[in-house]
Amino acid sequence: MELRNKLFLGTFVHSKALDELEYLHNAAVCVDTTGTIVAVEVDCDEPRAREIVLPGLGWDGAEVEVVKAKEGQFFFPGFIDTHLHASQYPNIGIFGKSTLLDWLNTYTFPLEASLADPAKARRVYTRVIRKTLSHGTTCAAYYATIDVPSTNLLADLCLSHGQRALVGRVCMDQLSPDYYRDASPDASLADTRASIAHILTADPTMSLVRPIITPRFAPACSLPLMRQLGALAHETSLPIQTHISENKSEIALVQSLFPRSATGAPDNSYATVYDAAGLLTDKTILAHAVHLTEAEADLVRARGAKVSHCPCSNSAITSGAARVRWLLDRGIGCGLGTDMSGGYSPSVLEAARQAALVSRHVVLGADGRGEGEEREKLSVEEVLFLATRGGAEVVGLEGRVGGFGVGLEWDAQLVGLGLVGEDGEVGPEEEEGDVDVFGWESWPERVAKWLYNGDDRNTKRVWVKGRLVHQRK
Ligand SMILES: Nc1nc2[nH]cnc2c(=O)[nH]1
Ligand SMILES: [Zn+2]
Repeated sequence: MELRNKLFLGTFVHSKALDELEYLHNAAVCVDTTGTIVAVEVDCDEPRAREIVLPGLGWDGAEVEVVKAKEGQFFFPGFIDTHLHASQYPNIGIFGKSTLLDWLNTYTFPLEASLADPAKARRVYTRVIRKTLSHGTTCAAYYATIDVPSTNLLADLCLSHGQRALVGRVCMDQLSPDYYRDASPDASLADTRASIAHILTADPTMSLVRPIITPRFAPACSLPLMRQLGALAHETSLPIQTHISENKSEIALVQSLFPRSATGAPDNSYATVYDAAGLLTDKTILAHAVHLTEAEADLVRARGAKVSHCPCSNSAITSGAARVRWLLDRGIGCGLGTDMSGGYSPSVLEAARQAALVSRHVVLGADGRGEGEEREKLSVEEVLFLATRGGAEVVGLEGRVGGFGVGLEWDAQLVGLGLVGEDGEVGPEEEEGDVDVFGWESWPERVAKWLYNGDDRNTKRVWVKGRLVHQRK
């Protein structure tokens, strides 16, 4: 599809730092045909852009597509979902009172196994891509299933729908049901290589979609498998995604399955098991990290691995309240994950909202120290940083996406909030939704209202790499 040069006009909001959003009003952002931002000008309306900015770029104004934010609308970077299971999408909201290990056996493995049916996989994966795009997710780190053809299909569908993605074939060779397990470490590795090869053929420059090595979690992977996957990551420089320290029974299981005598590691903590297998790299995404010890955090930090914080999931399946400030204080990069279907929502905005709320319940010590403490609380600015720039760092795309700046790619959403008229009604031109703006709110207040009450009705349009990939009807 032929892309045109584009001129975006209006208000742009993005993260400048962890605790700071920058508001660019009356601004112009120019995006070239490769989807790259080539100019950002403030105090620049359309006439000025046409008179000065476009000629400066050597662009013919008649050829440029102009997209203007209406009053009250703003452009925001696309969300980055650093952890979700595309294959579990049909189960969102279905978790009962389960916790991780029984949830996997009861709800998750049967559904994942059933996606070896290609028609079912196509139906589910198409829907999850469409749904997440409609919520402003421009980039997703997906787990598929152990099945190679359907994992490859997920990557193909991300490409055709235009969603940026990391796509992983799930590796698991032990402790799961017979009907859903890799036959051996070698078989798991061969299937992983096959899926990587497919994805690299589909998108040779990894411009949109890239493979990610995906050992499910230590309990479901033998040490030989983890070692082979660590070696594969070393050989290919590909990223890795897995789960860590989500739930206390899971941690106890890891300690019993991988004693020091087996791994040769200095101890049997979860992080050391991964490290002993070569799976802790600066391209590793660790989901959850709810119960990491101080020593594990040091190790994660030393290896440069990052954390995907999944608050909806941690509340839903009762895993605990991750100490995000504690992780950030230790220099560990964090982003947000919906973790569908441990998490019940496809929305990163919901994950951001829940990150803010859960941070108010963080407990640091056995004495209850920390709960309700101001320092542990994440602000609106901070959770939106995690949803964008923080996420970009977690998936290894910092410097490419996550904000608005020259050289970054245009992964963005146009957000519209309901403007309440003098008569107390929201006009027909305005989108219905739960965010009502009366006009006296400051911009930070509008953004706070969006965070706490916004949903996909506020996500008007979504672009990835300059391409329009979702438009609200
Ligand atoms: N939340 C979550 N945790 C896991 N640990 C291992 N597999 C999974 C999974 O599918 N979801
Ligand atoms: Zn998960």
